[in-house]
Amino acid sequence: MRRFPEGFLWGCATASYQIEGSPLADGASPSIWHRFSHTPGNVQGGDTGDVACDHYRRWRDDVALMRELGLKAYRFSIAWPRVLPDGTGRVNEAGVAFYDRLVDALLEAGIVPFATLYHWDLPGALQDRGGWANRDVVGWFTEYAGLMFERLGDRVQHWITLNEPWCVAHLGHVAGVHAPGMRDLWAGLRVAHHLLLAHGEAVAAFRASRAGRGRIGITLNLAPQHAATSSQTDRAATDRADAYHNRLFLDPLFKGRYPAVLVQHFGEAWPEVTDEDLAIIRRPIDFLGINYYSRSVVADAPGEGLLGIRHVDTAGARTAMGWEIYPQGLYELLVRLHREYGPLPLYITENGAAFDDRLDASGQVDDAERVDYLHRHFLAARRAIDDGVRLEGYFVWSMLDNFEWALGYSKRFGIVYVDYPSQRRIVKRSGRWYRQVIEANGVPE
Ligand SMILES: OC[C@@H]1[C@@H](O)[C@H](O)[C@@H](O)c2nc(CNc3ccccc3)cn21
Repeated sequence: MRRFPEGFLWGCATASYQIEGSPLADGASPSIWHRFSHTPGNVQGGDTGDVACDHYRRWRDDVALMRELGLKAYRFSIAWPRVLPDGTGRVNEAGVAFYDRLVDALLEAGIVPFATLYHWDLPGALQDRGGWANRDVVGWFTEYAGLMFERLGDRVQHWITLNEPWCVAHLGHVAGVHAPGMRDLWAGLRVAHHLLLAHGEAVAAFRASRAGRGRIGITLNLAPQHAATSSQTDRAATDRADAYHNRLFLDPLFKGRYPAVLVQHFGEAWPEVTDEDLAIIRRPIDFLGINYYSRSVVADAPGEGLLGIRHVDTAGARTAMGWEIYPQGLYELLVRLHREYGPLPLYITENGAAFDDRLDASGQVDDAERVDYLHRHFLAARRAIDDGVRLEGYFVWSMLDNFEWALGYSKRFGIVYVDYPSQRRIVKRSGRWYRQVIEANGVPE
């Protein structure tokens, strides 16, 4: 048995738009994902978050389910449009009350709440004013963050400012496959910069707030980039991929500068960045959240796409998302972060897998593949701890099957199956296995 350190926080992660449903209930306003999913052609099958897992109404039973699973912690996100329907100014007390009740129920169940302030559901009213591409968003986000620190900061001790700024900037503003569906590199690079500025100003607001005794961090989606061959061109291509996918956020946050290779590569499209901006961005944080799913293998492809690279397929087994199952990449990433950007406390704020889960004749889900995926990744994380990495918790994505963005409900990541028509929750084999892992605080070799 490979035991984890005493007090290791085993949990699950979710996000507001993906599980809550009731997007316009009790005074909430439309988010950019409500608009995006209701725009035909954007989401597979025309799916929307209108119902999702109906968590907005079933939250009490879901907390009971978390307790049944033995979770030590639960990472959720707050829907900005519920608490500030106009994005700024008027507070919607019914929206704040939902999170108030949720936090109280988690504490009552002995579960540590981790609150993510932004997991992609920007108020549509702010998108109408330019959204993340408008530098005024820094003030809007700081106001929202300050309100949440004030209202929940006496009970929530762990705060994540942003979930995956790379996805917000690239998928939402360059590739256009996520809300708000923009395809504009110039805007996307400014969105990345504004996200980091907003993060830095929220950190300062946190330190000055009643919540300031707690911990604040940011969650990045990070993936090792491996060169397809040892050729100089493939290595240079891999360096560009690593800079865009990983260092674009790591370097300003922890080194106070953007990767030179990107500034050079993007030329006049690169935003103006001042020393004052960089000082805001690099304000010290208490932990780094890492969302790890897989790695990329990269080859030089002159003139192709944004970076002149292409991703090379590998022979390894894949999840239902087509992502290679590569647990050693988690070990490699954790050790790199510790050595190059640390040593600071780390949490794996998301790791998990989608597989084609089906109910069997007995109405159960025997997701052996997910058990194996998680087992191998837990062992990789444990190896990193042996090498000195200050890993303090692990959140499996996800507790429930849920709305998988542009793929709608076609992908199931949960350790609990959701039968959407009935909204029944059915604990999968992986959920029962995870309960044992938490109880033992360890996994078999
Ligand atoms: O795709 C699974 C989850 C998703 O449901 C979460 O909301 C999000 O935080 C999340 N991030 C990743 C990894 N990053 C990523 C990269 C390319 C496309 C989509 C996500 C996976 N996931």
